[in-house]
Amino acid sequence: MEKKRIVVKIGSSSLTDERGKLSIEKLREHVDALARLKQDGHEVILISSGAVAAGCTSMGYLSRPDTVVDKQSAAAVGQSLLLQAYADECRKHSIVAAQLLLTKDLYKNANDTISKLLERNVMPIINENDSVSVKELTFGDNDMLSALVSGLVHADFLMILTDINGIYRDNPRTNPQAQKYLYLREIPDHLVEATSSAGSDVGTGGMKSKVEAARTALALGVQVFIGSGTGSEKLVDIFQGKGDGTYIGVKTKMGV
Ligand SMILES: Nc1ncnc2c1ncn2[C@@H]1O[C@H](COP(=O)(O)OP(=O)(O)O)[C@@H](O)[C@H]1O
Ligand SMILES: N[C@@H](CCC(=O)OP(=O)(O)O)C(=O)O
Repeated sequence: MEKKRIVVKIGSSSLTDERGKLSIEKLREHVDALARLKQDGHEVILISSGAVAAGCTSMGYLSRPDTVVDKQSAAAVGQSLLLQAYADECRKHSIVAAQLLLTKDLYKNANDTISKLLERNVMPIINENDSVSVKELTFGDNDMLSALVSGLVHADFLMILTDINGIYRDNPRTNPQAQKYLYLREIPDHLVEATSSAGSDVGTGGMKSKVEAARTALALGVQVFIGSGTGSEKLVDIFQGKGDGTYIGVKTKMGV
């Protein structure tokens, strides 16, 4: 099978339980699926949210805090817990994990490091540097960060995993009749305007930031999938065009 460079973005909503706490079971399942993708010979880069959610309990917060300083402090605690959990699960697959904390201004400097890590078969795990950067936490830019990193490393495919199985014409939480898009060749203006930034209780940016990120990734030559899945085969399935979500980009043999 031809080796591809794949960026996988996992949102907070896909890493937490019903009370908003970091779920090691969910994280384990993601790592099992990432390991399967690597087993097929692909280069895999992970963009993971979840630092704020992971730090809330230790900080004594009962739910996701509202103020930026509270979120930053929770992220400072949670990022190390998150990475520890990833490193533990990766080790079970003999995968070495590396942490990169980026900001919008400095993400371009990461290219050489990411290339070296991939060359050594190490899996880069990227998050925003939440405890010192403010804009990202306010606007939910991990979606956009995943698009920018995908362009930077010339990825073939960006898979955005979330708690909903694709882009709908309207937010299914408020409009259960809304229809899903299975495939979009591009992201038209009206879709960005129509999608809502209302998200889950733990996420930031809702579907709007994902659609905007998808548009950026497409402009940078990267195909995109937005959706969900379960089990260790889910990322391989997404790669093979069998994912439960919306595929975006020009149709090729890979994915869409
Ligand atoms: N048009 C839409 N189609 C699908 N989901 C939507 C739409 N508009 C808003 N959403 C919401 O976006 C949420 C996912 O965004 P978010 O909570 O930020 O997730 P994540 O933590 O994965 O980044 C979904 O739970 C859904 O309620
Ligand atoms: N980067 C932060 C928060 C950003 C955020 O909520 O992102 P997402 O869950 O992808 O909408 C974190 O790790 O908690």
